[in-house]
Amino acid sequence: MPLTREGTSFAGTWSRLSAQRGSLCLGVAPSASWMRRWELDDTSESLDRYGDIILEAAGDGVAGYKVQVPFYLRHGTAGLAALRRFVDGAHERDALVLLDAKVGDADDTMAAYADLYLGPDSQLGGDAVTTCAFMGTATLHPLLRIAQDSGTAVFTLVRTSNHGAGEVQGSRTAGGTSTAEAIADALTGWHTEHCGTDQPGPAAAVVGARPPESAQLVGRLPHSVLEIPGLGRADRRTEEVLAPVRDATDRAMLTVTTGVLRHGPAPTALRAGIRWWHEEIARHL
Ligand SMILES: O=C(O)c1cc(=O)[nH]c(=O)n1[C@@H]1O[C@H](COP(=O)(O)O)[C@@H](O)[C@H]1O
Repeated sequence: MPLTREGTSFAGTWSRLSAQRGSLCLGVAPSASWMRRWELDDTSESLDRYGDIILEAAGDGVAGYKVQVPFYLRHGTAGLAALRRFVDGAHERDALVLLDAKVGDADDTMAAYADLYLGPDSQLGGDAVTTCAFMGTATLHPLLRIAQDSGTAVFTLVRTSNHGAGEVQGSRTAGGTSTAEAIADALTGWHTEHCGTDQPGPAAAVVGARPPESAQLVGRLPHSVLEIPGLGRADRRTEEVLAPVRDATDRAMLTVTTGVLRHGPAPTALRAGIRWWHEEIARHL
């Protein structure tokens, strides 16, 4: 039985699983450089081995994975098959999968992305997908509707953590609202219109801002599951990254990629890295 499906909600499943296993969401990134570091050939055949190592290390100790989709797609159809295999393996261990593909387009094309990424009937079977609202927040609606119907979620980039993100996301309208704030407000408006306001809905958000902006944006997203990147980065302290979600722990997905993968490829060392991050998060939340 897939974790997300009609009649369930991604937010509800995440809340349940993260209460049992912690809010850590493990990044999965089989890039050429990570494959080299893990002494794996950079081939589609090795993708299965890579995924198996991660699943073996995490066991049933992780509530979710955020998978960097392009690192699979670059291998073509064999990469797609390996990605589907990873998704199925995660579901067997009762973990959710956020497919980080950052899709963004309009109308039917967004629905076509859902056919590939979103929900138990899609090709890849993801529980959630990342998206970008550059073409306008209304272009998210087809994807959000499908997510609501299939019990999945759509993580829209509100404010990312990369250098230079402020160039577009921090630009302000004549009224003084930043692009990031406008996107956050649009997600909250969608929830109010389509879901009521008592439970978190499918319009989730990626918030990689720094204080004080991070807390301000989280405050504008009261009904969204929040993917928070930044843990383990040299320029950010754990306390700083987690402060904005201290009052929203049931909605927080705290993604760590490098901070865990650097312990690989030995599953025991990876497992110790995962345990360390669980403890570090618990210390600060
Ligand atoms: O979508 C993301 O997770 C993401 C959002 C963001 O604001 N910044 C950001 O770096 N990321 C992703 O996080 C990954 C790196 O994660 P760490 O190694 O944990 O820092 C990158 O591959 C990005 O795709």
